[in-house]
Amino acid sequence: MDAVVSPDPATKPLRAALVGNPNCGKTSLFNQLTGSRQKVANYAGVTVERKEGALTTPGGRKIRLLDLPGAYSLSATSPDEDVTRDVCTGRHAVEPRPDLIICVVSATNLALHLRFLLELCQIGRPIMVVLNMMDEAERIGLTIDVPGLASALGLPVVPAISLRRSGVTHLLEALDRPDPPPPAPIPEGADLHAEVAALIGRYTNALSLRGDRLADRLDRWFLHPVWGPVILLVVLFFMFQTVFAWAQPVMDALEAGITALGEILLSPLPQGLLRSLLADGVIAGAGTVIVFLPQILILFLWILALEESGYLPRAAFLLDRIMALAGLSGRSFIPLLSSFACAIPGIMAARTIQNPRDRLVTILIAPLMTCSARLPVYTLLIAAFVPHRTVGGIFGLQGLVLFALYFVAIVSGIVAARLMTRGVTSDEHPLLLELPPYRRPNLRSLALGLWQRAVMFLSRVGTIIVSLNVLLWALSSFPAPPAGATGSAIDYSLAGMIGHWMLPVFAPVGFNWQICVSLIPGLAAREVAVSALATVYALGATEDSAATQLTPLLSAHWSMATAFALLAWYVYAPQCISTLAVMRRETRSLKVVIGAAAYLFGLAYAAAFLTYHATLALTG
Ligand SMILES: Nc1nc2c(ncn2[C@@H]2O[C@H](COP(=O)(O)OP(=O)(O)OP(=O)(O)O)[C@@H](O)[C@H]2O)c(=O)[nH]1
Ligand SMILES: [Mg+2]
Repeated sequence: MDAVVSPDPATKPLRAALVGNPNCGKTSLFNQLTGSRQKVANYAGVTVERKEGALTTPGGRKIRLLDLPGAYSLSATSPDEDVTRDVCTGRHAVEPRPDLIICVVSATNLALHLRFLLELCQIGRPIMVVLNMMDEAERIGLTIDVPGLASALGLPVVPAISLRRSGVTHLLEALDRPDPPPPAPIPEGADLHAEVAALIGRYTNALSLRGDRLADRLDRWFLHPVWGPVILLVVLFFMFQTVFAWAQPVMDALEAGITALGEILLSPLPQGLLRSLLADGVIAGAGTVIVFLPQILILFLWILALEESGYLPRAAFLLDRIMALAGLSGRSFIPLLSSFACAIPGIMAARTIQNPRDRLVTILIAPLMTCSARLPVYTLLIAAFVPHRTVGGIFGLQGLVLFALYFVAIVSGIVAARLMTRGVTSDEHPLLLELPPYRRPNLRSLALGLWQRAVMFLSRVGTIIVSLNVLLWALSSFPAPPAGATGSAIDYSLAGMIGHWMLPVFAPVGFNWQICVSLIPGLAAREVAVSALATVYALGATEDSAATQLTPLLSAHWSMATAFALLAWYVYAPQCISTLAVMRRETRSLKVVIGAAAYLFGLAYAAAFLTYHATLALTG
């Protein structure tokens, strides 16, 4: 439906859509204009679905703004770019055609981005051009004759720096002016490349500029066939060392604080159910998981900094050969890398992959990439069973084991992908991978990103983790033991019974019944396994043990073989219902989900079995 009659501005908001090439700053602009906090990062393909927001201009105009996935052209075929094309051309199932297209163009990459703009001109909608990244243009000495370019294009062109609030004032002013008419279509068969080259030659000094010398120098090292992989390995290695080394003092302080708080809260309470619920359910549940916040934040600090720096796509480029070994292309790298934070955004990011087979295999191996929810399980067991010792004088043994766990998971992912693709390399062209400019991570956005992560983690603790733990507490406390019973109360409870029922299945891999119990709530969120163990052990203990002291308890009760078997289990097990749900949504196939769960459980069981028996044989 075409808006022939101009809508009443007081009631009907203008529908505007942000469209442009990947990584030109659409989402940054969207966040700046609407006050949202959508994910921004320095590589192509961050946004994979449309997001909506609202704003009111200084002149009082109401706008409904749409952030769309970046696209290279309107004829692209990957699922994320389909959304952009369908919305722009009015073929989207639910989203009506926008009243105004705000085409975002990076000033530093005009050759590519203007071409897409010319293509957009063909669809006959009103267009406003935002010339973004003007700060970077200035830094490299690029000057643009903005009025000249605007008149040549026949479109309004507004310079912007979407990192700053002050950088979008011109755009807000422009949005208060009457909408531009749709551009005149470019004649059929016109050479868009030549047109763009002419525009650049005429209205900018780009041709006389030398490229970014610093980027060239950095690339010479980072993309070097030998030094490149060495640097990547060192970066990852250092990352895992810091997870233990930097976090420990803060974790100790947190643990002491939680124990003290627990004592203050519990001391006025008499022995009994309420006290047990608070101590063994709530405090044990929340406390044991909150302690891991510093480690999770350190890991995210690294991920966020790497994302902003522009290094990640280079790593993808380096690993292209390894990806080829697995039968995949470098395109799968970013989705897999996102899975280290959480498999859910990782699986969604696979929408950027055009080839359906590659996309499916990437989705299937994404859960093998170690998500941050496994970190509490890993570090708890490592702290309890791996001595705090240095190796070769500099490397912490604990960090080394953590690195090894991540490494084993990656290798397993590659092997699994190779089996699934039967080693046949995909036809997805690796060179399509775009190398973004290097950028110093902005401290404010790093801090904001960490803050968001902390809030997300704590709200998970406050909601799902505590409620599951309270549920587990109830299952572990009832039914009460019969009069005259001798063992600890939990042995007679429902949870105790379930644990004992499961035991025959898991005894061969070295798990005790307490672990079996903790595996169940761990299905909802992996971290819960840790708090669940705390609850089970706290209730099983005869004295009033502090729940945050799980580490010494485990090293006293478990053999090293059991601990290592559980670590191996967690490397593989599809212990997360939400991941399976997203897999189902993205692949629209229950068969794929069942297949994925089966192969991951099979792997987990086999790995735990082998690890258990190998460790037993080695440790006697
Ligand atoms: N220097 C500078 N950097 C910017 C500006 N706008 C965005 N960025 C950075 O550019 C990168 C990409 O920004 P995004 O907003 O994620 O880009 P996008 O267009 O949404 O990318 P896709 O969702 O992948 O299509 C991030 O590193 C931003 O911090 C700007 O005006 N100046
Ligand atoms: Mg985006």
